[in-house]
Amino acid sequence: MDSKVAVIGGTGVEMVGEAIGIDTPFGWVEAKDGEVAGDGLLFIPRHGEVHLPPHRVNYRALLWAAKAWGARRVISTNTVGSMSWHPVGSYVIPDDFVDFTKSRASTFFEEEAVHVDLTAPYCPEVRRVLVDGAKAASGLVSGGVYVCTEGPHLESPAQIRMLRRFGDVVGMTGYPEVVLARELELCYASICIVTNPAAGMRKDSMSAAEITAEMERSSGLLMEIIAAAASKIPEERGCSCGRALAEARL
Ligand SMILES: CSC[C@H]1O[C@H](OP(=O)(O)O)[C@H](O)[C@@H]1O
Ligand code: HPA
Repeated sequence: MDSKVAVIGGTGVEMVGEAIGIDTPFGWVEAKDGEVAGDGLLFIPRHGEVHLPPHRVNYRALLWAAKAWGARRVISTNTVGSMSWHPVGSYVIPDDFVDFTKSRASTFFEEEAVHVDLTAPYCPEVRRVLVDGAKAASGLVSGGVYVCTEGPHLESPAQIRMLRRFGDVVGMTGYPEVVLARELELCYASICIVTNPAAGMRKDSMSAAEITAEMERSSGLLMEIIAAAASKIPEERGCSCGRALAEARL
Protein backbone atom coordinates (compact mmCIF):
# COMPACT_ATOMS: atom_id res chain seq x y z
CA MET A 1 0.00 0.00 0.00
CA ASP A 2 1.38 3.37 -0.97
CA SER A 3 -0.44 5.52 1.53
CA LYS A 4 2.44 6.21 3.96
CA VAL A 5 3.56 9.84 3.77
CA ALA A 6 6.70 11.56 5.03
CA VAL A 7 6.80 15.29 5.75
CA ILE A 8 10.13 17.10 5.56
CA GLY A 9 9.55 20.15 7.73
CA GLY A 10 11.47 23.36 7.23
CA THR A 11 12.13 26.33 9.46
CA GLY A 12 9.53 26.86 12.15
CA VAL A 13 7.58 23.68 11.42
CA GLU A 14 7.05 21.07 14.13
CA MET A 15 4.90 17.99 14.50
CA VAL A 16 4.15 15.85 17.52
CA GLY A 17 4.96 12.17 17.46
CA GLU A 18 7.17 9.43 18.85
CA ALA A 19 10.86 10.25 18.39
CA ILE A 20 12.57 7.64 16.22
CA GLY A 21 15.99 7.36 14.60
CA ILE A 22 16.57 6.00 11.10
CA ASP A 23 20.03 4.91 9.99
CA THR A 24 20.94 5.45 6.36
CA PRO A 25 24.14 5.01 4.27
CA PHE A 26 24.44 8.81 4.45
CA GLY A 27 24.01 9.19 8.18
CA TRP A 28 21.54 9.01 11.06
CA VAL A 29 18.20 10.81 10.75
CA GLU A 30 16.13 11.88 13.74
CA ALA A 31 12.42 11.83 12.98
CA LYS A 32 8.99 11.63 14.59
CA ASP A 33 6.47 8.92 13.85
CA GLY A 34 3.11 10.70 14.02
CA GLU A 35 -0.43 9.52 13.38
CA VAL A 36 -2.66 11.30 10.89
CA ALA A 37 -6.05 9.99 9.83
CA GLY A 38 -5.18 6.46 10.83
CA ASP A 39 -2.16 6.13 8.56
CA GLY A 40 1.42 6.54 9.71
CA LEU A 41 2.95 9.88 8.91
CA LEU A 42 6.67 10.42 9.38
CA PHE A 43 7.94 13.91 10.25
CA ILE A 44 11.56 14.71 9.44
CA PRO A 45 12.84 18.12 10.63
CA ARG A 46 15.00 19.25 7.71
CA HIS A 47 17.47 21.26 9.76
CA GLY A 48 17.62 18.86 12.70
CA GLU A 49 18.05 19.65 16.38
CA VAL A 50 20.98 22.02 15.86
CA HIS A 51 19.29 23.80 12.92
CA LEU A 52 21.89 23.05 10.28
CA PRO A 53 22.22 25.81 7.68
CA PRO A 54 20.70 24.99 4.28
CA HIS A 55 24.01 24.29 2.54
CA ARG A 56 24.90 21.68 5.19
CA VAL A 57 21.63 19.78 5.38
CA ASN A 58 22.13 16.08 4.61
CA TYR A 59 19.47 15.90 1.90
CA ARG A 60 20.36 12.38 0.74
CA ALA A 61 19.96 11.03 4.26
CA LEU A 62 16.54 12.69 4.65
CA LEU A 63 15.08 11.21 1.47
CA TRP A 64 16.66 7.82 2.06
CA ALA A 65 15.19 7.74 5.56
CA ALA A 66 11.73 8.57 4.25
CA LYS A 67 11.89 5.68 1.80
CA ALA A 68 13.42 3.27 4.32
CA TRP A 69 10.56 4.04 6.72
CA GLY A 70 8.09 3.01 4.01
CA ALA A 71 6.91 6.32 2.61
CA ARG A 72 6.21 6.49 -1.10
CA ARG A 73 4.99 10.10 -0.94
CA VAL A 74 6.86 13.06 0.51
CA ILE A 75 5.49 16.52 1.32
CA SER A 76 8.05 19.23 1.94
CA THR A 77 7.56 22.62 3.59
CA ASN A 78 9.83 25.42 2.46
CA THR A 79 10.01 29.05 3.39
CA VAL A 80 10.53 31.41 0.51
CA GLY A 81 10.90 35.00 -0.45
CA SER A 82 8.59 36.33 -3.14
CA MET A 83 10.24 37.70 -6.29
CA SER A 84 6.88 38.73 -7.63
CA TRP A 85 3.40 39.65 -6.34
CA HIS A 86 2.85 36.98 -3.65
CA PRO A 87 1.63 38.41 -0.34
CA VAL A 88 3.46 37.41 2.87
CA GLY A 89 1.61 34.43 4.34
CA SER A 90 0.49 33.11 0.95
CA TYR A 91 1.31 29.63 -0.34
CA VAL A 92 3.17 28.60 -3.46
CA ILE A 93 3.06 24.97 -4.62
CA PRO A 94 5.92 24.86 -7.12
CA ASP A 95 5.52 23.10 -10.46
CA ASP A 96 9.15 23.57 -11.48
CA PHE A 97 12.51 24.67 -10.12
CA VAL A 98 15.84 26.23 -11.05
CA ASP A 99 19.01 25.40 -9.14
CA PHE A 100 21.68 27.93 -8.20
CA THR A 101 23.26 25.91 -5.41
CA LYS A 102 27.00 25.25 -5.42
CA SER A 103 28.16 22.53 -3.06
CA ARG A 104 25.44 19.96 -2.61
CA ALA A 105 25.45 16.21 -3.26
CA SER A 106 22.58 16.08 -5.75
CA THR A 107 22.44 12.40 -6.73
CA PHE A 108 22.45 8.91 -5.22
CA PHE A 109 24.16 7.58 -8.34
CA GLU A 110 27.87 8.32 -8.12
CA GLU A 111 29.17 5.14 -9.78
CA GLU A 112 26.80 4.84 -12.74
CA ALA A 113 25.11 7.24 -15.14
CA VAL A 114 21.44 7.50 -14.22
CA HIS A 115 19.50 10.32 -15.89
CA VAL A 116 16.05 10.64 -14.33
CA ASP A 117 13.40 12.55 -16.24
CA LEU A 118 12.24 15.82 -14.70
CA THR A 119 9.65 16.90 -17.22
CA ALA A 120 7.25 16.98 -14.25
CA PRO A 121 9.69 17.60 -11.39
CA TYR A 122 6.99 17.54 -8.69
CA CYS A 123 4.41 14.74 -8.38
CA PRO A 124 1.17 16.01 -9.95
CA GLU A 125 -0.98 13.94 -7.59
CA VAL A 126 0.66 15.25 -4.42
CA ARG A 127 0.69 18.77 -5.84
CA ARG A 128 -3.04 18.52 -6.51
CA VAL A 129 -3.99 17.66 -2.94
CA LEU A 130 -1.74 20.42 -1.63
CA VAL A 131 -3.23 23.01 -4.00
CA ASP A 132 -6.77 21.96 -3.07
CA GLY A 133 -5.94 21.99 0.63
CA ALA A 134 -4.24 25.39 0.55
CA LYS A 135 -7.10 26.88 -1.50
CA ALA A 136 -9.69 25.54 0.93
CA ALA A 137 -7.74 26.78 3.94
CA SER A 138 -6.58 30.16 2.79
CA GLY A 139 -7.37 30.87 -0.82
CA LEU A 140 -3.98 32.54 -1.27
CA VAL A 141 -2.22 29.85 -3.29
CA SER A 142 -0.46 29.72 -6.62
CA GLY A 143 1.92 27.55 -8.62
CA GLY A 144 5.25 28.77 -9.85
CA VAL A 145 8.96 28.18 -10.18
CA TYR A 146 11.11 27.70 -7.07
CA VAL A 147 14.61 29.15 -7.41
CA CYS A 148 17.08 27.55 -5.02
CA THR A 149 20.08 29.53 -3.85
CA GLU A 150 23.04 28.19 -1.88
CA GLY A 151 22.68 30.49 1.11
CA PRO A 152 23.09 30.81 3.98
CA HIS A 153 23.19 34.54 3.29
CA LEU A 154 20.10 36.13 1.87
CA GLU A 155 20.34 37.46 -1.69
CA SER A 156 21.40 40.89 -2.84
CA PRO A 157 18.94 43.06 -4.79
CA ALA A 158 21.05 42.53 -7.92
CA GLN A 159 20.88 38.75 -7.44
CA ILE A 160 17.09 38.92 -7.10
CA ARG A 161 16.85 41.12 -10.20
CA MET A 162 18.63 38.30 -12.04
CA LEU A 163 16.87 35.36 -10.33
CA ARG A 164 13.37 36.74 -10.82
CA ARG A 165 13.89 36.28 -14.56
CA PHE A 166 14.02 32.53 -13.86
CA GLY A 167 11.33 32.01 -11.25
CA ASP A 168 8.76 33.24 -8.81
CA VAL A 169 10.00 32.45 -5.29
CA VAL A 170 13.45 32.00 -3.79
CA GLY A 171 14.54 29.58 -1.08
CA MET A 172 17.62 27.68 0.02
CA THR A 173 16.36 24.14 0.59
CA GLY A 174 14.14 22.96 -2.25
CA TYR A 175 17.09 21.56 -4.18
CA PRO A 176 18.41 18.82 -4.31
CA GLU A 177 15.46 17.34 -2.38
CA VAL A 178 13.15 17.34 -5.41
CA VAL A 179 15.68 15.50 -7.59
CA LEU A 180 16.74 13.04 -4.90
CA ALA A 181 13.08 12.14 -4.32
CA ARG A 182 12.70 11.36 -8.02
CA GLU A 183 15.81 9.18 -7.99
CA LEU A 184 14.22 7.17 -5.16
CA GLU A 185 10.95 6.97 -7.13
CA LEU A 186 9.11 8.89 -4.41
CA CYS A 187 6.15 11.15 -5.16
CA TYR A 188 7.32 14.55 -3.91
CA ALA A 189 5.79 18.00 -3.78
CA SER A 190 6.51 21.15 -1.82
CA ILE A 191 4.28 23.67 -0.10
CA CYS A 192 6.12 26.95 0.24
CA ILE A 193 5.09 29.70 2.62
CA VAL A 194 5.97 33.22 1.54
CA THR A 195 7.63 34.88 4.53
CA ASN A 196 8.99 38.04 2.91
CA PRO A 197 9.46 40.04 -0.24
CA ALA A 198 12.85 39.04 -1.69
CA ALA A 199 15.79 41.43 -1.42
CA GLY A 200 15.21 44.67 -3.27
CA MET A 201 11.48 43.98 -3.55
CA ARG A 202 10.94 46.19 -0.51
CA LYS A 203 12.62 49.35 0.76
CA ASP A 204 13.85 48.26 4.16
CA SER A 205 16.20 45.44 5.08
CA MET A 206 15.18 41.91 6.14
CA SER A 207 16.16 39.75 9.06
CA ALA A 208 16.25 36.00 9.60
CA ALA A 209 14.31 36.59 12.81
CA GLU A 210 11.52 38.30 10.85
CA ILE A 211 11.40 35.42 8.39
CA THR A 212 11.34 32.84 11.16
CA ALA A 213 8.64 34.74 13.04
CA GLU A 214 6.41 34.75 9.96
CA MET A 215 6.99 31.05 9.51
CA GLU A 216 6.07 30.35 13.11
CA ARG A 217 2.93 32.49 12.72
CA SER A 218 1.87 30.44 9.72
CA SER A 219 3.01 26.98 10.77
CA GLY A 220 -0.19 25.93 12.52
CA LEU A 221 -2.39 26.38 9.46
CA LEU A 222 0.36 24.94 7.27
CA MET A 223 0.39 21.73 9.29
CA GLU A 224 -3.42 21.52 9.11
CA ILE A 225 -3.21 21.80 5.32
CA ILE A 226 -0.53 19.11 5.18
CA ALA A 227 -2.38 16.72 7.50
CA ALA A 228 -5.57 17.10 5.44
CA ALA A 229 -3.68 16.71 2.18
CA ALA A 230 -1.77 13.64 3.38
CA SER A 231 -5.05 11.87 4.11
CA LYS A 232 -6.40 12.68 0.63
CA ILE A 233 -3.51 11.38 -1.46
CA PRO A 234 -4.87 8.50 -3.59
CA GLU A 235 -3.88 5.05 -2.31
CA GLU A 236 -2.80 3.89 -5.75
CA ARG A 237 -0.37 5.95 -7.81
CA GLY A 238 -1.69 7.35 -11.05
CA CYS A 239 1.57 9.21 -11.72
CA SER A 240 4.84 7.94 -13.19
CA CYS A 241 7.09 8.86 -10.23
CA GLY A 242 7.27 5.20 -9.19
CA ARG A 243 8.80 4.26 -12.57
CA ALA A 244 11.43 7.03 -12.67
CA LEU A 245 14.38 4.64 -12.94
CA ALA A 246 12.82 2.37 -15.55
CA GLU A 247 14.35 4.23 -18.50
CA ALA A 248 16.95 6.39 -16.79
CA ARG A 249 20.01 4.29 -17.58
CA LEU A 250 21.91 4.41 -20.88
C1 LIG B 1 16.30 33.23 6.72
S1 LIG B 1 15.73 31.88 5.81
C2 LIG B 1 16.65 30.61 6.58
C3 LIG B 1 16.34 29.19 6.12
O1 LIG B 1 14.98 28.89 6.34
C4 LIG B 1 14.42 28.40 5.17
O2 LIG B 1 14.59 26.99 5.21
P1 LIG B 1 13.35 26.01 4.94
O3 LIG B 1 13.08 26.17 3.47
O4 LIG B 1 13.87 24.68 5.35
O5 LIG B 1 12.19 26.48 5.79
C5 LIG B 1 15.20 29.01 4.06
O6 LIG B 1 15.12 28.26 2.89
C6 LIG B 1 16.57 29.04 4.63
O7 LIG B 1 17.17 27.81 4.43
N1 HPA C 1 15.73 34.12 0.25
C1 HPA C 1 16.14 32.82 0.40
N2 HPA C 1 15.53 31.97 1.21
C2 HPA C 1 14.47 32.41 1.91
C3 HPA C 1 14.00 33.73 1.81
C4 HPA C 1 14.66 34.62 0.92
O1 HPA C 1 14.28 35.80 0.76
N3 HPA C 1 12.92 33.84 2.62
C5 HPA C 1 12.76 32.61 3.21
N4 HPA C 1 13.67 31.75 2.78
